[in-house]
Amino acid sequence: MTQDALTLQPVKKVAGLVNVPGSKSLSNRALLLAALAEGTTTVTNLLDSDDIAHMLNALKLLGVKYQLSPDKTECVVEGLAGAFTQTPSEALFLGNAGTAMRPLCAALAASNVKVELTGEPRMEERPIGDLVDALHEAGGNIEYLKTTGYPPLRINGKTLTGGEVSVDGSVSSQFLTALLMAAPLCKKDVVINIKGQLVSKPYIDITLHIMQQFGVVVTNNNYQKFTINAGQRYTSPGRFMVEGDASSASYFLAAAAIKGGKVTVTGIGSNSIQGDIRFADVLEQMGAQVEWQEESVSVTKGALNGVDMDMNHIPDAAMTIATTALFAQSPTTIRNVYNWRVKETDRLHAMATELKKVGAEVEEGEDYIKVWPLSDFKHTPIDTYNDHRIAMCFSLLALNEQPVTINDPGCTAKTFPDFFTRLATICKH
Ligand SMILES: O=C(O)C1=C[C@@H](OP(=O)(O)O)[C@@H](O)[C@H](O)C1
Ligand SMILES: C=C(OP(=O)(O)O)C(=O)O
Repeated sequence: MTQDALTLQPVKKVAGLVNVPGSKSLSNRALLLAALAEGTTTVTNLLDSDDIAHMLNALKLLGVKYQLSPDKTECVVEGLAGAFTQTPSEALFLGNAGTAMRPLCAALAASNVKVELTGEPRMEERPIGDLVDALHEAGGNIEYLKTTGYPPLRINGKTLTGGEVSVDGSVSSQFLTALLMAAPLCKKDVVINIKGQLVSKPYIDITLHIMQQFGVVVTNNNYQKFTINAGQRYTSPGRFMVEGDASSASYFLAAAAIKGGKVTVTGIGSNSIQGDIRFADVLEQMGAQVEWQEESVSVTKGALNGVDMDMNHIPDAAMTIATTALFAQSPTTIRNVYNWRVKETDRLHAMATELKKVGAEVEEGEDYIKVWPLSDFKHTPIDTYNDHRIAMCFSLLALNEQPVTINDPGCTAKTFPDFFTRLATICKH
């Protein structure tokens, strides 16, 4: 259901402290591994958002017992000590959550269940064929219910046995993440060879880190070959604390870089295991001042210059650079982001379209976007394409002299339901 448009009034200054909710990537990984682990896991600082709700609903239908705190940020999960065993009474609807669809697809292929995975219309356009091909190589039995290569899927489980497989890494790192997380459920050793350029690599580090927290060792041969020896089992670490979401932090840090005073984001800092924390380095390179603490990061305004950078390592936070670029003194080129085209929407085209609407000069390439600084903003409603990040990164336009109107602001519920409320706490009008 779409919400009424939201108009943000021009902001004179930003300053203060803002805490970001838990990481989406870590929340959904932690829930899945807690479900498969031996023992009970208390997941704390869990993100409460649509993507996590889809994972939780799926786990419930698969017979996983858990208790969610009233504010939904703590979840005590009773692990199954192995693969899923309960065939759900209905299809698992996973919205548009890539971090639910891809990992569940692989884990269910290794489980003794028959299950359908469905999603929103956009999910039916988001590729999954490279993962399904790799799962078939390892013995999986997965059928496409509509279009070959895309959800919805039917999984006839328990056939995944392991062995040596290859997976194309050039469309989404989530395919490799899914294979890695399902590997300990297989009878045989699993060896995964990467074909093509592995995109969004830091998300693989998140996967390896959390698997290790749950007691599984993966041998990583230079991100080209991964080996998971058979006989390993997930074991609960007892408690698992989800760190704040680094991609969600990007909007507040960018606001400080554009407008100043000083904004401190808490819940995430120099110890973060999320690749998107490197967004702050890009701001620094553009001219902002960045201070690191172990559990927070602060940014102060600088005279911003454009940058020309490969941002494949920060695919989500890089969108925030595209709107920050409007406030710089020279053009910015964001390179090697072809996979923006297969996310919540075709993000390269959508970003270029909306940036042009506000009056910016933009060049949209096959795998890059170049954005020129803008002095004369046009107040025109921003279409958000059911993409939370478009809504959030265009909210930065309120740091100009004009108001900004965001259509369907409720789409931030995918990862950050109270984004606009938290943004307001650092804005002075
Ligand atoms: O593994 C993850 O948690 C994610 C990986 C990235 O996707 P791709 O690997 O498809 O780029 C990222 O964009 C997404 O928001 C979360
Ligand atoms: C690409 C994203 O989501 P997903 O996990 O659905 O891939 C995102 O959150 O920007």
